[in-house]
Amino acid sequence: MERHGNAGLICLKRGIVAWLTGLPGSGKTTIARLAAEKLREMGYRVEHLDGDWVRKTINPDAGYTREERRRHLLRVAWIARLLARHGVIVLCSFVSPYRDVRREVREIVEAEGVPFIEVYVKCPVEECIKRDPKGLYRKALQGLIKHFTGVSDPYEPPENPDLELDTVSNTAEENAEKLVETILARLPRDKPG
Ligand SMILES: Nc1ncnc2c1ncn2[C@@H]1O[C@H](COP(=O)(O)OS(=O)(=O)O)[C@@H](OP(=O)(O)O)[C@H]1O
Ligand SMILES: Nc1ncnc2c1ncn2[C@@H]1O[C@H](COP(=O)(O)OP(=O)(O)O)[C@@H](O)[C@H]1O
Repeated sequence: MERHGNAGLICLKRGIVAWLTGLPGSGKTTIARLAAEKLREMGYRVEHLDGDWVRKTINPDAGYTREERRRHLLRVAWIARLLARHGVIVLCSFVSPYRDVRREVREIVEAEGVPFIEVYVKCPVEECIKRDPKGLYRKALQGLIKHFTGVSDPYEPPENPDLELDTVSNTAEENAEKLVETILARLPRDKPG
């Protein structure tokens, strides 16, 4: 790890990808934002790629069928891989409901020698429906949104996540802290030259 004098910026040779998966409203975006803030304050270079943002900018044509989600997420995996290859800590928050697609995402990232942490943001669908931060569950339950994860489309929870964050028992702040700790513990250590 090299530290450059300017503003205490930490320049890693290689970054890491932390991939947050969970139901809509489970808390992925909130936790990733908090963790990104903490890491930036520590001097790391951080990028947060979030479903809503990527769907507005890079993938405006992405839909919600299984294949459309897959294509969208594999593109994100490649972007995350490129960023992490240049020392950026990349936080990705996507519903990413299918196990096999998450496996493909991991393979893309790890093929570059970049560590990948699968983070399951765990929250029962009943609680997500209560939270309903964007009012989408209400619409989905009225039958107004097709393929809505948790209502009319499946969510396959990770069987063996690297980290599980329960957003009912723990606050967003506590979970962000756990995520930061896990990321720091998994950062590649540069071999002494
Ligand atoms: N049909 C359907 N299913 C799931 N989610 C839907 C859908 N339609 C819109 N939304 C909103 O879009 C966000 C999901 O985008 P993602 O890119 O994370 O989804 S995916 O990974 O491609 O499955 C997701 O955002 P989050 O709530 O932040 O997860 C939803 O608010
Ligand atoms: N422990 C918690 N962790 C994260 N979010 C929480 C928690 N408790 C309540 N919330 C609320 O739940 C909502 C989660 O929304 P968001 O972070 O956008 O989820 P997602 O990105 O998974 O859709 C926010 O309104 C947030 O304030």
